[in-house]
Parts: sequence; structure tokens; C-alpha cells
Amino acid sequence: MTQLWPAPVAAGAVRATVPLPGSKSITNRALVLAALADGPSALRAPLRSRDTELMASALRSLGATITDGPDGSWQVDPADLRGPAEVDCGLAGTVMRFLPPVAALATGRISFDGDPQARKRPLGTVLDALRELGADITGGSLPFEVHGTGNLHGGTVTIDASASSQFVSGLLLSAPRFDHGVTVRHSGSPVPSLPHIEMTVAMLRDAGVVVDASQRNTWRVEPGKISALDADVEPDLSNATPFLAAAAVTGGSVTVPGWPARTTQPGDAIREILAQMGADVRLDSDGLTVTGPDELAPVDIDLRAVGELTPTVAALAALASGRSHLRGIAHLRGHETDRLAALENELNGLGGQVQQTEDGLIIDARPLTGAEWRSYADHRMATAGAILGLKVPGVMVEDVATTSKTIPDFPGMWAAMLGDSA
Ligand SMILES: O=C(O)C1=C[C@@H](OP(=O)(O)O)[C@@H](O)[C@H](O)C1
Ligand SMILES: C=C(OP(=O)(O)O)C(=O)O
Repeated sequence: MTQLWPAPVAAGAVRATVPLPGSKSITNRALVLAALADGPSALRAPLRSRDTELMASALRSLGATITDGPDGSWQVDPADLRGPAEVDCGLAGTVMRFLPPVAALATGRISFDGDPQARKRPLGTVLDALRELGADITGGSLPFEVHGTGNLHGGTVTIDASASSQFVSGLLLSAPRFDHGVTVRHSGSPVPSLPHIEMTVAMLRDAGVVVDASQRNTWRVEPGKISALDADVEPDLSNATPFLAAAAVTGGSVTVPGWPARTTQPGDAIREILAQMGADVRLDSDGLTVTGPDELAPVDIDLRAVGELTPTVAALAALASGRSHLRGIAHLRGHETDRLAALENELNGLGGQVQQTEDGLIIDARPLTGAEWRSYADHRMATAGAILGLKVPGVMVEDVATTSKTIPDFPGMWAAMLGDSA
């Protein structure tokens, strides 16, 4: 039976301070680097959610030791990686794209599978690239098998990464351990989510790896050791966006403590987006504080670099005045679900007026009425439904539990934020 979560309506302006768990993208990169490093690593304040637990389980099954520290940290002891092993990717893009190169560096047979929707996500580009770099792989999408020999030749490979920046990040993260490192060249329509590749490059450099990213669409990683990590994981700024949106749509004020002054996380772009929509946005020693206006202004915006913010921005746009145009996000059709179709269907199901374009969405704000809001196993669809429910009575979010992909207790955090105001 479908489980429906009655999204709470805000009784008034939402006022709260909301601490956020760690970044998914940083945690899963750190786990991969730590498992390939030259000594034991410590990760403080990692995200503990489905995507990161799946990454940790997979690395454990390959031989790494990952243990819980008393303060919620993760200690990672690398080891010689070996199969046979079975990797469950769930619906995590980071697991299905970052781990095949790691598996190619292990010995033995390593089989990969995931959720039914994961089998539809683009992946063949990574597997073909690994074959070109010397790996033995059977299959072109989930499920597939890597037959590791303990090392990989590496070298130069040209790929089309227009469907996902994770194709590039996955190859770069393991590349210091390839015999000849790697040079990845992109050829095709523009690569989405470039800040996520910058995050990969920055984390490799922090671990002492030499990376040349000076030429557009080309990344070179030199072979060499990966130094053990001793790292504090930043709060997840993309997961912060539904909470900040709560302030924006209710004329309230929400503070997220620990917002980094400088970051490679694309979620930082929410500051500019909310300011453009008329919110007051302040970053100071308390963190990031967003205060909503009486009415949000529509936006015309290219989200290619920050596509994972789209469900939040679409919910904001549906509650703003006038027409918004979200562009540059055709690749969202290969995310957890086809997010353009899902947002169009569900917003129109509430009485909205939304249409897909070739590379985005046109959203005309209309008075909305409550109805079932389907999540399509997509955590960010579920949180978008929660944002809408603050202002639209009767929004029933199907499968809110899917938020556990990247947030351990979203309904609890949402209720805590609303306190007496729901
Ligand atoms: O590398 C990462 O951690 C991510 C890269 C992006 O993927 P795409 O480039 O496929 O959009 C982003 O949307 C995803 O949530 C996380
Ligand atoms: C696209 C996303 O996830 P994934 O890492 O599974 O690609 C996301 O979190 O919005």
C-alpha cells in the first residue's frame, strides 16, 4: 500500500535554526579516497544516510575497514582490495559511478546491481572508459561485473560526460592508483554540475594528488599516493535548501549554522537564487540566514551547474508570482527519476501550469490545491512536496521515507523546524 505523509501546513512565518547533517558528495568522495589512501583516515561529521552507508558497505565488502568513532566519525583503514564481492548501489549515482574504477583496482570478481530505477540511469560511458583504460568488465549498465586484476594501466580517454559529471569524477578519484594516472577529455554537449568536478579535483589535491585542470574539458591526474585524510565534512548545502525555502515561502526566517564561507558544494548557489527571488540572504558567524519576502519573484535561470537544486527551485517558482523558466537541465531526465517529467506531472496534479522544454521547465504560478504528490523514489521530489505543503493544504507526499537516501530523518527535522508553527 502506498504510504502517504500529510505535509504540514505552516501556521505562519517559519522561524527556526536547522543544523544539517554532512554532505553526501563530500562524504562519498572522502570514503573512496580513504579506502585507496596510504594510511588510516578520520572523517568527522560524515553523512550517515542510505547513499553513504551503501558506499561504506561496498568498500567494506572489498576489504577496507570502516568503523564508528565515539563522536559519530568514521575511521577508515585501507587494505588490499579484493573480490569476490557484491556491490549494492541502491539508487546512488555516486556509488554506481565512483566504485567501478575502484573495483578494477581490486582482485577478483565484483558484481554490481541496484534498485530497479538505478538500472535505467546512464552508466555505460564509465564502463566503456574503464575498458579503454584496461579493465575487464562484463555488461554495459546495472547489473554488471568487474573482473579486477589488482591494477589498471590508465592513460588517456575521451568521453561524452554530458549526461553526468559523475562519469568524470569517478575516473579521477581512483586515477592516482592507475599505473599511468588518467587524462579524461570531454567531447559533447556541456558537462553538467561542473562544481562537483571541482569538488573532486579539490579533494584529490587536499590528499596530495597532482591534478591539472587548467584546460577546459580536460582533467589530468598523475599517478601517486593518496595521503590519508583527516577531514571535517561540511553540512550538506543542497539538503539545506528545502529548509531555507520554508523561510522563503512563508515570509519567515531560517538559519543553517556552519554554512561554509568558501565551498565547492553547488548548494551554495541557493544564496544567489533566493536573493534573486526577493529573499534577504545573510551569511555571518551564525551561519546562513534566509528571510522571506511577502511574495517571491519568478526567476529565469540556468541551473546546469547546480541541477540537484531543481526540485527545490521548481517548488519555489510554483509558489512565486508569474512565469519562471528553468534552463540547462536536460540531464535531470537521468537522475533518480526523470525529474522534468516528475515535476511537470506533480505540479500540474496540484493545479499548476508547468511544461517541459527540451532542456528545462516553464512554470507559471497558479493557485494550487492539495492532492497526492508522488515521489518516484526520488528524495528531492519528496522534499519539494514538503515545501509546497507548507502553503497548500492537503498535499499528501507519497513515500516520504525515500528522503533517507541523503537525510537520516527528514520528517523529524521538518517537524522540529516547524515547532509550534504547524
Ligand atoms: O558528484 C556528485 O556528488 C554529484 C554530482 C551531480 O550529478 P550529475 O552530474 O549527474 O547531475 C549531482 O547532481 C549529484 O547529486 C551529486
Ligand atoms: C542526482 C542526485 O543524486 P545521485 O548522487 O544519486 O546522482 C541528487 O542527489 O540530486
